[in-house]
Amino acid sequence: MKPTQSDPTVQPVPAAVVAAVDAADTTLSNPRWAVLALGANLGNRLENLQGAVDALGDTPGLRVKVVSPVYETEPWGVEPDSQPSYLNAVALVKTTLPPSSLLERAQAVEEAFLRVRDERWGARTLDVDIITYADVVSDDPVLTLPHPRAHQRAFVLAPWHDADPEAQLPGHGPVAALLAVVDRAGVTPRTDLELRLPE
Ligand SMILES: Nc1ncnc2c1ncn2[C@@H]1O[C@H](COP(=O)(O)OP(=O)(O)OP(=O)(O)O)[C@@H](O)[C@H]1O
Ligand SMILES: Nc1nc2c(c(=O)[nH]1)N=C(CO)CN2
Repeated sequence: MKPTQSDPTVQPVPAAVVAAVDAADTTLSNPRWAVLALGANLGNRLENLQGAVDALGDTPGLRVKVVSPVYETEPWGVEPDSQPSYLNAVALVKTTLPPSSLLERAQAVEEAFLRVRDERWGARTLDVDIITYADVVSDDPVLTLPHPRAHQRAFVLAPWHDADPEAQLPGHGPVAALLAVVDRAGVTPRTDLELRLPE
């Protein structure tokens, strides 16, 4: 039988749908590197960071490849002595998740650690920020890439540089150069502490 115009099998697939499916296929067959910053200043901070690494490692489509050394850091962006100090670290991951799904997963991991969102830069059991996703640049407020304040934060740059001395922050250049000019006061390696890669 000759197909008619109303036969759904002959409806052209809209170009936007083709583009979205192609993009998803590319992501699936082509894992991307992403850099995640981990922070905790409430509860058992090291356990929270390790729990985040393990939970991220349990995510389908995500492998944690490198975990950085751990740093003890003075709270940034708030009144001195208004919060406990943080433990910070960075995880380098390879993922087939698109950026939006990676953010969803990062937020689900934060929620699992009973993170409460009240004031800006408030103390927290766990923070998981996406610092970079491949070389994607986006000013979407829901997911800004690279993270808009990463270049100013020694608590991100120092562990990231340890984990990957050649790292580049898209739009800002080598992490080593950023680290050379940023204020590193109050950012101290905790060589007595260590994060493990997920088994
Ligand atoms: N690169 C990013 N990583 C994580 N969240 C982001 C990013 N870009 C935008 N956001 C958005 O920022 C919102 C607030 O995130 P969050 O509460 O973790 O901020 P914060 O950690 O307190 O502060 P900061 O963003 O300065 O690190 C999130 O709901 C998320 O949608
Ligand atoms: N030292 C330190 N300061 C912060 C941190 C953090 O992880 N470490 N996170 C913040 C919001 O993301 C705000 N301030």
